[in-house]
Amino acid sequence: MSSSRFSERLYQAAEPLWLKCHEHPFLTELSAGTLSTDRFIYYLKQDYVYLIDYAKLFAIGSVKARDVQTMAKFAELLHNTLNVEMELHRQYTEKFGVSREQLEQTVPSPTTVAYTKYLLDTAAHGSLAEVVAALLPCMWSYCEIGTAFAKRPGALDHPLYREWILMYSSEEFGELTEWCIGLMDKLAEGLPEAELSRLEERFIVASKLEYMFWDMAYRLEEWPV
Ligand SMILES: Cc1ncc(CO)c(N)n1
Repeated sequence: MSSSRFSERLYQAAEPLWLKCHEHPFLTELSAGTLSTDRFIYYLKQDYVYLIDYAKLFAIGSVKARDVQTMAKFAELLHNTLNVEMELHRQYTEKFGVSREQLEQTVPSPTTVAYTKYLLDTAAHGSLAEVVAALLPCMWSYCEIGTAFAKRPGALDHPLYREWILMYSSEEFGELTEWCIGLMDKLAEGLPEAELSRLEERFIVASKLEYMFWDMAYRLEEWPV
């Protein structure tokens, strides 16, 4: 029995990438309350279409689960994404006159396409462990960012960004993330090194795509042609 958890190995492997996210101007400006609203709205629209595909990973997790308890937890994650997290996006964008239909019709940017299709490819061809490894950086890194920002003096005073920080620092989001981390550890138990490094690769690529997502929003990325 190995004494260290597989999730710790993943965390250590991804830490330099996650630090780069924390230092990205999109996030430093969001926590300081200085992020321009056009960048934030662009992000919310892209994130909304991202979440539509991301939510499907939870549905597929439910299908691939080997026991009812895991199946139910994935159903809860699916529900939470569609009705809690995406509701935040709907309420935010409504304030700026973007309708629900417009939100759903957002044309995914190149980076959004890369990220969502990477996740869906994992869902279509990977094991349950690979699905969890690919979706974990999303939840875990947002949980870390939300929790860190909630502690920053003044960050929750901003009228626009307060709700976003509250969502990702919430106890509910933290508990769901902890559950996914625990599931990753359970699924990795006893796997050969070749399998573990495949999982690590999924986790690292998803972490790189997380960084690219922040950067895409800051640059207001468009299709070049
Ligand atoms: C791109 C991205 N990653 C992670 C999350 C957290 O669910 C999100 N909303 N968007």
